[in-house]
Amino acid sequence: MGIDAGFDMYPREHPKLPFEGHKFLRFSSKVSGSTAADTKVDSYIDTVTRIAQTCFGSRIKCWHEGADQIGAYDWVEVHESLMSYQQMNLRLRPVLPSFLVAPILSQSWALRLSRSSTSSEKKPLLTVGPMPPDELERFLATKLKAMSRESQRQFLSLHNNFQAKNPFSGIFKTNALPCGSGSPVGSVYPTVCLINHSCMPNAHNNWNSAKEHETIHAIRSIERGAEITISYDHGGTSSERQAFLKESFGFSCTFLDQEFDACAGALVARLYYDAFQISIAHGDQARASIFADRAYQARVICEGEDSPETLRVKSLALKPAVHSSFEAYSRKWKSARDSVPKALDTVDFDKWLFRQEN
Ligand SMILES: C[S@@+](CC[C@H](N)C(=O)[O-])C[C@H]1O[C@@H](n2cnc3c(N)ncnc32)[C@H](O)[C@@H]1O
Repeated sequence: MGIDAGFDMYPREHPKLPFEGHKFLRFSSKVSGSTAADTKVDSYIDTVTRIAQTCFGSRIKCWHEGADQIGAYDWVEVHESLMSYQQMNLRLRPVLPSFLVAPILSQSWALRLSRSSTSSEKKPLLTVGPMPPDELERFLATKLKAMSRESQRQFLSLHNNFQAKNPFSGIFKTNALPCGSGSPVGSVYPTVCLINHSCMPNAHNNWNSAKEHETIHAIRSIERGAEITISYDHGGTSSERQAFLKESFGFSCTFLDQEFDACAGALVARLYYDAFQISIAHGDQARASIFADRAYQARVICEGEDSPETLRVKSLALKPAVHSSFEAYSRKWKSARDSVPKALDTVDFDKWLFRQEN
């Protein structure tokens, strides 16, 4: 047994305390008993109380059971408040319209489709530019403080691979997606950040620079209830991808370890765009317009009709000669855009397209 002493923070709202500060109700300890005598906890409580009084003035209510003083709260309230901190660590299952959030491993969620939908887009919870690691934690704490309770809850319920000492930076590093390929600026989203990686994904994520948010597009049909997956890596062989995932995200992919197949829409778009660039650099507008159109078709699936990159490739299909590389290497394949052969079957058309005529 033993008696307790300490102080309560009263009333509950403490404007100077950081995030979730309203849950901090009581600082206390047993001040009698053998352990208390050994640790001299009394004087420790005195010191912390003086510091708290300097910062919070009359909000500090001291109490000491030995002097028949009781605090501003009863122990039930104090324990309930403590539990609500602990529940944060237990990661509440997020509730998101159109989606089921299902457990995959202990403390790990997956996003499943609950209603028919071909795309999803969400504004970021927060966006952070490049900064030294020691500044990141403070910066995130300030940002979180300014956010609504609901947004704070959404951020704190995201996965954290770096549990140790910097909780906010850990969540950020586990979840942030770059705002554009290779961008040092990253954003965190309540929905998109629940999507797991697969080496054979059924959806594709893309930063839409015009709308300034991430989009998710299904790249093949996803049945209701099925998990939505994207690829966190940028291709390469299976072992290269696994090494990248381990290094950057701290896990080995537990999904199908199959090589990309025809579903890899983003790679197809890139491939056709490369072919466009080669054609246009040698003045071949006819083939360039076909390659740009195919890159456009693949981008629509991965990024949507309104993605700036989709729109750019679409306009290049109509006017390939406006590209800055037009005839940059040679004019040896020079052709007009309207010289695309019309009466060929698919096999012969592809032979023409890939210059396999002979
Ligand atoms: C952005 S979160 C994805 C959602 C996460 N599962 C959750 O519970 O919130 C990224 C983390 O999920 C886990 N994860 C994602 N894809 C995975 C996979 N294919 N295999 C194992 N763990 C995966 C990893 O811990 C990874 O760092």
